[in-house]
Amino acid sequence: MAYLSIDDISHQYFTKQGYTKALQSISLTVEEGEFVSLLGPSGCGKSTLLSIISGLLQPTEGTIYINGTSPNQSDTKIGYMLQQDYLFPWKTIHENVLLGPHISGKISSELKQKAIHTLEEMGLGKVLTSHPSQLSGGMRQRAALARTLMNDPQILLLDEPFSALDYQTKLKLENLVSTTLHRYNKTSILVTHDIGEAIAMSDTIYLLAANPGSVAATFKVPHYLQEITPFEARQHPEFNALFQDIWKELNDLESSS
Ligand SMILES: Nc1ncnc2c1ncn2[C@@H]1O[C@H](COP(=O)(O)OP(=O)(O)OP(=O)(O)O)[C@@H](O)[C@H]1O
Repeated sequence: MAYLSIDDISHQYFTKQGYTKALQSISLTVEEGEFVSLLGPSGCGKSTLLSIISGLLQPTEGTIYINGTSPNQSDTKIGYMLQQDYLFPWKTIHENVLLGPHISGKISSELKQKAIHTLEEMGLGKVLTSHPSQLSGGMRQRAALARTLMNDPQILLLDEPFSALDYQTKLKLENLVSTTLHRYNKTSILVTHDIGEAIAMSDTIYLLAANPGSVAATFKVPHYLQEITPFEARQHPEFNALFQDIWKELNDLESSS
C-alpha cells in the first residue's frame, strides 16, 4: 500500500441553504518522499482535500490511509505551510520558530540550538533576534518553513506558499523548499495555480477540475526534471513541452465546464 492512499473520497458540505459537493470520487496515492502537486482553479476543493488529509475533516465517503492508518489514528506528523506566514509580530524570529515547543512546554537548550541551526539552513542566521516586520516576504516565508520543520513532520502540506511573493523571490524559495524537503525525504503535497511551479517542483501532478473537485488528469514529471533544481528545470528544453500538455488539458477542462 502507498504511504498516503486516498481512495474514492467525496465530500459534501451541508448548510441551511442546501449542500455543496466539494469533492467527488478523488483517488490518488503518494509514496514516501514523493513531491506531489495539486494543480487547479479556485473552488476545486483543495482546502477541503488538505483538511481531509490532515484529519481535520472526515470525508462523507471514501477512505484515506496514511502509513496504513486513518489520519486521526496515525502518529504521522503533518506540517502546513500556507500563503500567509502567521508569524507573531511581537516575537523575534528565533522565538517564532520555537513557538511549538514553547506552547507544549518542551523548550530545551537542544531545541533552541536546533532552531538556530534550522534558521541558518534557511539563510536566516543573521536575523535571529529581528522581528517579522523587519524581514522581507520571502524571509518571513523561510522563517515559517523553519517553524514547520522544527516539529519534524513526515508530511508537508504546502497551500500556495509562494503565491503572495514577487517572481524572483518565488523562484528562489521554490529552490530552497524543494532541496530542503528532498534532503530530509519529506513527503510533500503542494497546492498551486501555477503550472510552471508544479512542473519545476513535483514528481507527480494531479490536475483538479472544479464543481465538484475531481482529478481530471495525472502527469508524471520525467526523472531528468525531478533530479535537477526547480530553477534548472524551468530552463530545461523539455519543460515547455510538458507545460504545453498541461496548459492544453486545462483549457479543454475550462471549455467543457
Ligand atoms: N464550510 C463550508 N460550508 C459550505 N461550503 C463550503 C465550505 N467550505 C468550502 N465550501 C465549498 O466547497 C467548495 C470547495 O471549497 P474549497 O475551499 O475546498 O476550495 P478551494 O479550491 O480551496 O478554493 P479557494 O482557492 O477559493 O480557497 C466550494 O464550492 C466552497 O464554496
